[in-house]
Amino acid sequence: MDIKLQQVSYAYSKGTPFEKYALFNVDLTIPHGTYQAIIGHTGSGKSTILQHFNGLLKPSEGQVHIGERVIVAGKKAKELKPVRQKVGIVFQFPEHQLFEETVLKDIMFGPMNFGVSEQVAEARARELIKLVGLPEDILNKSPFDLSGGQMRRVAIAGVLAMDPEVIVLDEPTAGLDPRGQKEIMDMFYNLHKERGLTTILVTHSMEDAARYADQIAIMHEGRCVLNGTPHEIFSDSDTLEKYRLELPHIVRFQRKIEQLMKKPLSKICLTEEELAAEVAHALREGRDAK
Ligand SMILES: Nc1ncnc2c1ncn2[C@@H]1O[C@H](COP(=O)(O)OP(=O)(O)OP(=O)(O)O)[C@@H](O)[C@H]1O
Repeated sequence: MDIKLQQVSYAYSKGTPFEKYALFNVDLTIPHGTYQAIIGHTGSGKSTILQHFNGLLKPSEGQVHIGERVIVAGKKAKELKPVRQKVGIVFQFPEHQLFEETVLKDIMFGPMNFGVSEQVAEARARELIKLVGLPEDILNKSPFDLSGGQMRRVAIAGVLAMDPEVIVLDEPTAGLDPRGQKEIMDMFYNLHKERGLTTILVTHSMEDAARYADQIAIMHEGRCVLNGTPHEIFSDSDTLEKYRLELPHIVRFQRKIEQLMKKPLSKICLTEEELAAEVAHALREGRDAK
């Protein structure tokens, strides 16, 4: 299921004295199965664009294509129900939306609300609780007796229980410790790889964008100013500087090595393995030239 934004503009409080445009003519295509990161400074329009991916917001102008469906201004909420099922959003602090008496009921709530049988919903909950790294016996506990990290995982299982084709992540690891952050990000990456789940990550973290994404879009003052592979994006230092975006740690480290070696490596490296291989190659070349 491809997602395509065509000339999307969005105004909050449109037609009132408080009208405020937050998106301007955004064009963005996310092909099925892509891991797309969206980065940008505070106020650049990331949360606003995110809510267009499942019809929570409808464009003021332009069109949003979600698979076969087209969302335009004035589309009725009822028509958007199938889209909401296919596109799951993990909001920041999703644990704030837990409300059932037990973890099991909470995970089953979404799918049952969309007509999935109790038996299938329970089977999904039992599978997903393991996938998010929690023991099965936690299903009988109250979500409110869990730690913050455990609650986050339960909430994520609840979104996955809808069996979405696309998952949208809004800074999904905010407030977790570094280990928990990595575990959750790796879990989403594995889901993307193993199940071909289209994944859209909205983040401030250049590290996560560099490490996980196939494509990175840069938002700036409501416009999508660049979209490309991590190698393309992080090679374009002029654009990054123009929008005051930092390079990921690994690229900054590469720049230091290049200064010491007094020559650039042949490409931007986004993993330690890539960097080690490039440095070894450059050293070999240097030796051969002598
Ligand atoms: N409910 C609203 N009413 C009016 N203006 C809004 C509303 N929500 C956001 N905005 C404005 O729209 C613009 C884009 O906001 P948005 O929240 O999409 O940015 P963001 O990139 O997600 O920021 P952050 O990284 O801080 O979450 C900002 O200027 C913001 O003030």
